[in-house]
Amino acid sequence: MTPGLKRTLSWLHRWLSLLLLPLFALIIVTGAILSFDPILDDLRSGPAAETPADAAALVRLLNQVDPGQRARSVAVEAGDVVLLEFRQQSRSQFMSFDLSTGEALEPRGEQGDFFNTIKHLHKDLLLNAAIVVEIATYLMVLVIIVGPFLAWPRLRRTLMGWHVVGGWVALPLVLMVSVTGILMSLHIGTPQLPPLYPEDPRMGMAPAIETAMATGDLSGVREVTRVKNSAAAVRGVDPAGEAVYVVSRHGVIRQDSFPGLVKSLHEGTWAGAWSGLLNLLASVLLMGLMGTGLWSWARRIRQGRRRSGDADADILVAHASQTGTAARLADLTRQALQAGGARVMHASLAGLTPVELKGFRQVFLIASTAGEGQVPEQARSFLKTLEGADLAGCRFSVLALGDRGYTHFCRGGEQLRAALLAAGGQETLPMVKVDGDPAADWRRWLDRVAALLGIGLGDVAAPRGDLPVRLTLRERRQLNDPTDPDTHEVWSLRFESAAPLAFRPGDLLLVRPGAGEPARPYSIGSTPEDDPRSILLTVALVTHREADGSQRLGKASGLLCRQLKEGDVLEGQWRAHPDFNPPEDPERPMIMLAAGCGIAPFIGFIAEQACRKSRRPAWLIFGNRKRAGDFFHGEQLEAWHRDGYLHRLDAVFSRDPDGGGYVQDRLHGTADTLMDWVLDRDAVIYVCGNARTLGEGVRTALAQILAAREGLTLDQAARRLGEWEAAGKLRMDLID
Ligand SMILES: Cc1cc2nc3c(=O)[nH]c(=O)nc-3n(C[C@H](O)[C@H](O)[C@H](O)COP(=O)(O)O)c2cc1C
Repeated sequence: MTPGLKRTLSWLHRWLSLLLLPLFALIIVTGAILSFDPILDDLRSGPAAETPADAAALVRLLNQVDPGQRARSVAVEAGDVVLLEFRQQSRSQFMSFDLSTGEALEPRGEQGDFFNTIKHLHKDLLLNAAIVVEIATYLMVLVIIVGPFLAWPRLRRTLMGWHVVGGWVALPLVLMVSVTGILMSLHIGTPQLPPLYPEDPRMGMAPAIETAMATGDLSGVREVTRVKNSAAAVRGVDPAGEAVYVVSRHGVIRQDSFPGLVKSLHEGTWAGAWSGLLNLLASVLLMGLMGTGLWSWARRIRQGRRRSGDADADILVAHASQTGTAARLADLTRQALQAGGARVMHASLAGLTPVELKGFRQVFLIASTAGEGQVPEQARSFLKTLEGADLAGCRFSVLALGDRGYTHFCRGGEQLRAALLAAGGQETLPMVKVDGDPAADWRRWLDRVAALLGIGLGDVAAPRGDLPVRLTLRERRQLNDPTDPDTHEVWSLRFESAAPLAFRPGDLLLVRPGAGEPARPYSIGSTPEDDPRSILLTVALVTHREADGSQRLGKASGLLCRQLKEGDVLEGQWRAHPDFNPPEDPERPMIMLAAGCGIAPFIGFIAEQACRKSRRPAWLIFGNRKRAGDFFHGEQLEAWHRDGYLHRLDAVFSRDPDGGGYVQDRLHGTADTLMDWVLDRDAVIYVCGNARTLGEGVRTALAQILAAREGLTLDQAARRLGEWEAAGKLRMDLID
């Protein structure tokens, strides 16, 4: 099936079910109630007679016990018992008689008008709107038929897994009840009737039998039912065998069997209580399918919509952050403005489209700079969509975070500001550029923001800055095979802190190689739950080739990997990075995607699992070049996997024959399981590694997989990824 067709089918399946949900639910629930009718009927009736009753004797009995010919149906049961149904107003009464003596037996109870009302609700919504039910049934059949084209049934213990398998298993049954419903509305497969006129009087049971005896030599009768008031169907035997006579005042039609299969299939009357139960099961399955479908749809929408603040906000504080500082300041800004009485929303640029900005009276943007003067990774697609956007009338101002140690000071904020101006945005406060620790500049900027909005600020919480830490190098171990020139030089460093630290795995250690040099962040791969003084880093040695061909080492990585000796002291800073810590919810599954030294934070994530003896589902896909040369922390990872702290471990190596290629290849290879984790189990995806290779590769692969699974275009899927990023469901810590 082409992706386009699948997308259309998926769209139809989802939106038809959602739009018509109340109508579908009404039809299905009333159908479920009606399926009790044949079940109760079966309980009320005795066993059917083996041999039919003598027709003449039955006529005599009927004339005797029902001289007014009011009975609506007659059934012959074993032991010469005859069951008659009388209808008074809308209540049915059941009475039984002995055929040979004419004696009245135990009455069989009553049935109120409940089923009748439900039947009308089911057929025409009690509004004579049969056509609405008819159209809804067509669309329901369409939704049911489309379902199996969207996914193969595979046993998965997830909501969507049940929905898909349930849909396949239930298919014959639910098609039976819905298609027969349509056939009935089209009068296909329903009994052929002799001529009838509306003014004809009611057809009595005894005259109907007598007519059948006279025209066809009917000798035995099994049952008689009134059809459309002025006709009756008499089932019994004549010299040619089993027969049904449909009798009206204007003619008789003889049939070998009652062609009411469609009706009896729909009503579940073809095998008494059992067929009624089957119909009930079909209704329950349909309700289950609607429930699971609706629930998982709602959950997916929720997953993408986590923004904090007021729903009716007219002020937006947006952030573009690489290591979390801008995100934290933006949240503090929201809190401060809300405390001042403003209605404020805080969101990441990753989950916003340019047009959304126009919906706010004021937009405040806090943006950092990453790489060599770039906007943070999470804001790149926003920046791209700003080209050509029309933001006329959008009022904004920018707080740019940066570090003068870099060549392109605050270039990220500058780029966003320029693009907003080019799109027609109107700057309401001049951009403020921050060098290093932003706390003081942010506080001053906040005062200007409050003045612009005309609100007063109460106590404003001070942002938590980076904390100085004094570390002693205790151990340094090379992780790659130094004899293999195909591998990058990567080291594992264990530091001991002078004081215990309450960090989390995934937090950052900022290392400043010299005065006036910008600090470089390294992910912390240990957990204080193991040892609150121990800080583990995984560091790749960066090398630059100079114009003259000589090699220069990266300053910070050179310091860590080469210059520092065991026992040396390093003065660093610890930066909390809550966006890249393990999920708060201890049950929430996590998927970790790492290439090369991107494994750094995840060593700490899994160590935390092991310390807590947590069985939270955790899945690591690690990619590098050669298993023998650069499977960093391989033995440790395999041990954790064996012990169950790492639920699944996939290691792929691009330069090994049959090594599995790259991380993104493995994503494609396990697309179904991946989407089960992400969509149905609400797993968080963490990505750590190089921005250009791993970051872009994973982003593309996820968009393709999501598009195929959900029937989206690639653009829509990319936007969904943006929403996930904004909601903290997709978290990227990438190095340019
Ligand atoms: C890898 C890296 C690259 C950076 N590149 C620049 C840069 O080119 N220009 C600049 O002014 N600041 C640069 N910075 C500094 C950050 O913009 C600054 O530390 C900011 O406060 C970080 O905010 P964030 O945590 O929200 O990303 C860089 C920081 C890092 C870690």
